[in-house]
Amino acid sequence: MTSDGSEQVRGAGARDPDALIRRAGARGNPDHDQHFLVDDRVVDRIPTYLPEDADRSHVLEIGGGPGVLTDRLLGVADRVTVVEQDRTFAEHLRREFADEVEAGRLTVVEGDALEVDLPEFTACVSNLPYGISSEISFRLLPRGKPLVLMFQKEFGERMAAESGTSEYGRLSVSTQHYGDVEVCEHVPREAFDPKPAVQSVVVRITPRDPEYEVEDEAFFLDFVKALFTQRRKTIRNGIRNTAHISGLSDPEAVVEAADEDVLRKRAGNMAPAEFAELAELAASVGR
Ligand SMILES: C[S@@+](CC[C@H](N)C(=O)[O-])C[C@H]1O[C@@H](n2cnc3c(N)ncnc32)[C@H](O)[C@@H]1O
Repeated sequence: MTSDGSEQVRGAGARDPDALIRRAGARGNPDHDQHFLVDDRVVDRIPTYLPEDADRSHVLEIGGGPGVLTDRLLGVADRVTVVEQDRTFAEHLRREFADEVEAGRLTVVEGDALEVDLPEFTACVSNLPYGISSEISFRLLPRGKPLVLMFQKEFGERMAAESGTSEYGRLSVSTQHYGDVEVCEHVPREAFDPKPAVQSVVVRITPRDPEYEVEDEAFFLDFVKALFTQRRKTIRNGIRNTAHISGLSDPEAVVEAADEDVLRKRAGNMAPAEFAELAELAASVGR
């Protein structure tokens, strides 16, 4: 194994991306979120971004396509489940990896990843269909498992952003509620075929408990969502203007009870722990 682990992932028999696309017998259709990885070096690196101590006994992949990442995941995991919506590619995956399917090491689930029952996976590694980035992420995050996911660049950077930056927003707070978020790699458009219109990033989310406690997680997330709809307003006005989103019945009571320093801030400068403290107060005096 090399120092970055990539040789170990690649192994001697790693399948060639172009050959996989040829054998699948279909090209990617951008209208169906089908941009396939064709740069071996990127594909080889993706599984190495899993945290070192991640349990690799059952890795989930969303959107297998021709199977280039599936192939690498079978090299590092005991078992892989791949969810693929497109029948042509689901059938290709079963054919291409018939031995692994037969051995019970690969399960191909044909269906919409937002609809099918997801298995009890131990980690998820995927080059996601970008059209479902947000919805699938918030299906995966509450499972509390390590995630290594490819996103559109802006989306991944917003997930990882810290308070006080222009990318910081609701997506940052709600993702970081579940884990530590890091951008591992920027991936150019040329790494895919067909080339997407946008650049991409690989993001790692390592699950952990937040550094704060919230009694009602759903209220906390709604409260954050509400305040970011008014990100240019002060928190004071944000609380007053968004009771229909946060569900507060008495926003004025929250404004009266909260610290003046907090009320003067704007959502973009509130750290997740500050949101949590304010949400706890709001839940106790304003609901
Ligand atoms: C960006 S491609 C990635 C393919 C392959 N993993 C790769 O890296 O080359 C996304 C794949 O997700 C599939 N897909 C799109 N929407 C889906 C959905 N809602 N559920 C499951 N798979 C989906 C597409 O058919 C496509 O194969």
